Amino acid sequence: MIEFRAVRKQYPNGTVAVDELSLSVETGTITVLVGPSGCGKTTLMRMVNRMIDPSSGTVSVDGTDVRDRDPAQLRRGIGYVIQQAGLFPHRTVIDNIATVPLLAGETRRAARDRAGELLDLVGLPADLGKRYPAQLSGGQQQRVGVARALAADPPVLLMDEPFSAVDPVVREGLQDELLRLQDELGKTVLFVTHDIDEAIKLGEKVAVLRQGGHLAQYARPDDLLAAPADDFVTSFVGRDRGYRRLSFADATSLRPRPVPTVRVGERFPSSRDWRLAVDEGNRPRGWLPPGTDAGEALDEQALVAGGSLHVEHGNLRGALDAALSAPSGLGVVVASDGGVVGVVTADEVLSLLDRQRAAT
Ligand SMILES: Nc1ncnc2c1ncn2[C@@H]1O[C@H](COP(=O)(O)OP(=O)(O)OP(=O)(O)O)[C@@H](O)[C@H]1O
Repeated sequence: MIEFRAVRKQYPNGTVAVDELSLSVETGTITVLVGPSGCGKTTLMRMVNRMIDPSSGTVSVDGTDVRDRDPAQLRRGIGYVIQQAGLFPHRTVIDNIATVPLLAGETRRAARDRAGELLDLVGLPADLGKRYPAQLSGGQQQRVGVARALAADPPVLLMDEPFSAVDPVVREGLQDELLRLQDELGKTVLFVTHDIDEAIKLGEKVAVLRQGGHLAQYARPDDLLAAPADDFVTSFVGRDRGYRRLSFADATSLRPRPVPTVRVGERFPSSRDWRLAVDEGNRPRGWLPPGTDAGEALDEQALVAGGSLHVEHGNLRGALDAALSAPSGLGVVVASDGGVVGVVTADEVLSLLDRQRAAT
């Protein structure tokens, strides 16, 4: 567990970056520090590995005050990932990752083998290992940064805006990858971001900080959306929080119903209902509008593009979005292999939500 107790940091120029802040980060969870620029997130995080010492108060890791630890030894147990990955430009990817195991006294061979395993763990192909950082995309560099931080198998990982320099699509992929890794590794992760959506997606708990290094609220993301502590948190959490909160509502008891389907490339009768077009693997291809004249073989040209797909047993946000974005008003539910399970309407999703609310 990482524990901040009445921590205060005043820089020599008088700036109070963190003010009497207390917070516990549970072992094996991702905790996110979020807040506007300059609210003290980085200062707070750097106190954990003693890059910054508090002016007063204590920071402890697993019960020991970090000031009683030798900084070099302390940092061996704490991985650190920063924006732009911070890789050594003149070392290959493999050598970048192998740096820490080498420093820890492993043989060159063992360190490189470990680096190879880590490349695989963060989802990069082995042949990228020979390249230099400048020969990788931003997202790949960031993965290497994560691999390097994991190289010494530290129980604690500090991540300071690690994904903010990449485009939104790559960023989403990196976030998913981090959640997958965390399922496997169960590290104690402290993650800094100024993006509330990233915080809500990644954090088991989220600490919202405001100017002057004050803790505005420390809560589970669902509770942050449901009950922001004050006006600052409400405005920081932003719009659509009721809708976004649906991400935390369980959709396992949603019962999709059957939908008439037509197969692309096969003959089809006319009908007054919307029909879902599927391919040979029963995967959705689009919707056939009511009243389309019966034809010889269904051509994809006749289809209207479908809405988003809801993967079975996901959350109610995905289910509602599938229904709202479908031209037929019928949200398509698919299994994990992409095959159609059935459809749900927005009404059905909202009724389930009402039943869940009544049951709590
Ligand atoms: N070495 C320093 N000397 C003086 N003031 C500093 C120093 N480092 C940070 N500060 C100030 O302390 C405050 C908190 O800075 P910090 O970097 O911790 O914030 P942050 O929330 O991480 O910001 P950002 O999101 O912009 O990275 C800011 O007002 C900053 O200007």
